[in-house]
Amino acid sequence: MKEMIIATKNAGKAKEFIEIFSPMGYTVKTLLDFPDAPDIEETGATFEENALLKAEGIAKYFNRIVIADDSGLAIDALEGRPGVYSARYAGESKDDEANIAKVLEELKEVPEEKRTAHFHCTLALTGPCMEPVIVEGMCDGVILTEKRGTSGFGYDPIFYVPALGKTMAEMNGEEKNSISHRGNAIRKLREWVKNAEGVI
Ligand SMILES: O=P(O)(O)OP(=O)(O)OP(=O)(O)OC[C@H]1O[C@@H](n2cnc3c(O)ncnc32)[C@H](O)[C@@H]1O
Ligand SMILES: [Mg+2]
Repeated sequence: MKEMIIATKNAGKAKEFIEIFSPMGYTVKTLLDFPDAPDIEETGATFEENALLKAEGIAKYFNRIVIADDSGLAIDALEGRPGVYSARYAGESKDDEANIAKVLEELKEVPEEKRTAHFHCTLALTGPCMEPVIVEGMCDGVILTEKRGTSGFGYDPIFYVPALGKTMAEMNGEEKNSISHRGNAIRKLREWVKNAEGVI
């Protein structure tokens, strides 16, 4: 059996990794399956630094190859915020509703044409005796003035993707993965994973 460990405690991300890697024959495990795994502090200033911190810390713990995901929402009118602080934008409790409320409040006076944003995802794959592999994915969208849809996680209900005419929370898993920052990044890593079959 091929098993892949994703160094995340986020159930929303976990679902998306499973949707993409299961059809390739991988059993996907996350840190939700390993409650004793260490908490890695995300002290980096960039998505890449944080993805590497998580991947290296967890790879060391398991002594095997793992993948970590650091991602976030960058809003143009807020000079790229919440960015690397997306998970904890409204406080340490990592509350999706509170994060959305804070963003909507900050954008209250911003007209539709200036509400452009993108989601960013950096993935780091590393393990014992190897140089890390880093890939990135992006997805462009517009921040709505209120929530729409109930799927997904995080900022999905206010992130409208013009290409599909839906918010990310109105998409099913397949639709979101086909255009999302995470889907785009995983597709880049997928080629690497295919070539490394047997190593992972
Ligand atoms: O660090 P791990 O354990 O992976 O889980 P996390 O939720 O803390 O993940 P990050 O540190 O990478 O923070 C990413 C935040 O950005 C937001 N985000 C990332 N990808 C998203 C997506 O696909 N849809 C909606 N929001 C997303 C959401 O608020 C996440 O909590
Ligand atoms: Mg985190």
